[in-house]
Order: sequence, then C-alpha cells, then structure tokens
Amino acid sequence: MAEIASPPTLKPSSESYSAKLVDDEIPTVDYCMLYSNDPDQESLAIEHLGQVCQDYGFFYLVNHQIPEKLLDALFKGISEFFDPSTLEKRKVYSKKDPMDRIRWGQNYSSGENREYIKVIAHPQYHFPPNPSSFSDILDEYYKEMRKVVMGLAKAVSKTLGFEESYIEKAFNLKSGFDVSAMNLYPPNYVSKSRIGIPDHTDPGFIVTLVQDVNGGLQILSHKGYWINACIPRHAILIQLGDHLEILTNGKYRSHIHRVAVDRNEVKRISVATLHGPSLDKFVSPAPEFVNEKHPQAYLGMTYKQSLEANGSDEIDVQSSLDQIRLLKV
Ligand SMILES: O=C(O)CCC(=O)C(=O)O
Ligand SMILES: [Fe+2]
Repeated sequence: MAEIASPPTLKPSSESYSAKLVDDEIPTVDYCMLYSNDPDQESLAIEHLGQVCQDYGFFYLVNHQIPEKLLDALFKGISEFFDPSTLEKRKVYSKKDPMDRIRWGQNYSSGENREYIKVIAHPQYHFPPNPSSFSDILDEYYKEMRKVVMGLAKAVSKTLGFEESYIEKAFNLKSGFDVSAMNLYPPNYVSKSRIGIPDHTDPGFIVTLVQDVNGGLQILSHKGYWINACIPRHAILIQLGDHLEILTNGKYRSHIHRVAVDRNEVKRISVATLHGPSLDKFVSPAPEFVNEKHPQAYLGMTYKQSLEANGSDEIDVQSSLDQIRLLKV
C-alpha cells in the first residue's frame, strides 16, 4: 500500500465562538495497558479509564492494534472516493428512501459544510461496491475497529465495578447497530461558513473517530469550555455516546462537539463511527445507578425508538437526548 506523506495541520479558528477555546487538554488511554499481564498495571489502567470517563467523556486511544498501514489506506481510499471529477457517480447514493443503507450528501450552508458518505457497518455491512479495493479496506477497517470497541466495552464494564460482559449484554453489542460517516471538509474546497458540523452529541455506546489532518474538531468540556482536539497521528479519538449516559444515569456523560473548517485551505477527512446497541434493545438507566440521591434522569426506550425520536430515521441520526432526559444531571 502506498505511503501517505505527512499531512498539513489545519489551524482551528476561534472567531465567532464566545466560550473559551483552549488547545488540547484531552487525556490519553493506552489500550494495551487495559489488558496488561501485570495485575497491578491493569487495575491502575482501569482506574484511570474510569476517571477519564467520568471527568471528561472523551480520550485519545493509543496502542489500539489497528495497523497504521490500514488507516493510511483508508484515508487514501476515501480521498479517491471523494475525487471532484467523480462527483456525478456518487450522487447515485443520495437519499431516496429512509431504508437506504448507504447515503451520500453534500452540504454547503451557513450551518454545515461537508461532503459525506454514511454506511451501516454492523450487523450487516453495506459499502459502496466500487472500487472493490476500497470496499475491502472498509471491510477490514470496520472489523478491526469492532474488536477495539468490544475490548473497550469490557474495560468500561470493569470501571463501573461489573463483570466484563456487563456493557455487551446491556446493549446487546453482538448485534449492535453501527453507523459510520466518512466526511470530507470542506466539501471540495468550498464552504459557506466556518461550520463543518454544528454542535451535537451522538447516540450509542461510543463514537470512534480517526482523521488524516489534525485540527477542526472541537469538544465542549464538562467544565464549559471548548477544546481543540489535536489527535495524535494514527490514534483514535473515543467519545462516550448518549446511551452510555442513559445506562449509567448520567455518571458517564456524552458531550457536545462540532467541526470548524478554516478558510477552505486544507482538506480534512474523518471517519466517525457510532457504535450503538442493537436496534431492538430497550435501554434505560440501570437500577445500580438509580437511588434517592440520583433519581432516574432518563426515559427508557428501544435504541430504534430513540434514534427516531428526533424525527429523523435511524441512519441520519442526531442526538435525541433532549427528548429522553427527565432531569438535568
Ligand atoms: O469529523 C469530525 O471530526 C466529527 C464528525 C462527527 O462529529 C459526526 O459525524 O458525528
Ligand atoms: Fe459527532
């Protein structure tokens, strides 16, 4: 596979944002340490992960075992897929029906500036069949990423003091519904504002994010200021999803994030995958997290119902946390 040259850095813009914007303050979690053969090291790593989930809700994951060559091939494949000269060909994936499993879109507006292709990556794979080398790379990438996600489900269960299969069972992750967005910002160098994607949280257990060019993603911390995410090359940014917040009754919260694009100068590709419960899984705050001091703060409903609660379908997902929340935590 061809090597990709070191990418340029996209400088974040702070204009037009009122809340404080700081550079990187995002913790790092070492995936291998969560499974260390040394029990002391392992328990320290699990304790650290629990602290990070509670205090931040997002972190850089390093030593995750996804080959760097696979990530580089993924970015190259996406870059070729979004080639401006083949724009007409990909319009075939424009949304025609709510049941479409592959969906393409291009937005140039004051509220959103990106080109994207969304696919369902689990429980069944739905990828653009051409070019075949690209769908093979996607297949490999999503399989590798699922291993990481299942591993994190075990580790997060332990941070909560449960057996390692707790999260997997609570979300029925073996049949989990994963939607992945491959994004190009700005859409072929044209944007109508500095917003790539506006403020939002994401549904599901966790969101995994990889990118080819640093900068652009901004995360609102629980302390109320924005952080520019400077994801180390080949690391994965993990963000906790709304349904982990619901399950833990607000102990592990999701958080608002957005993408800034900067003066159309740099092309950035990201792959954000929402790893969710199975569509029919009923998710509500677990009894272990509900007590007099922490009354039930969210409604229970199936994952499918919660995806549809925002008036959208299950692929064009947006957070429905506002409709599900009973109390502010
Ligand atoms: O591209 C990014 O950095 C973020 C994408 C995102 O937040 C999403 O697709 O939900
Ligand atoms: Fe997101």
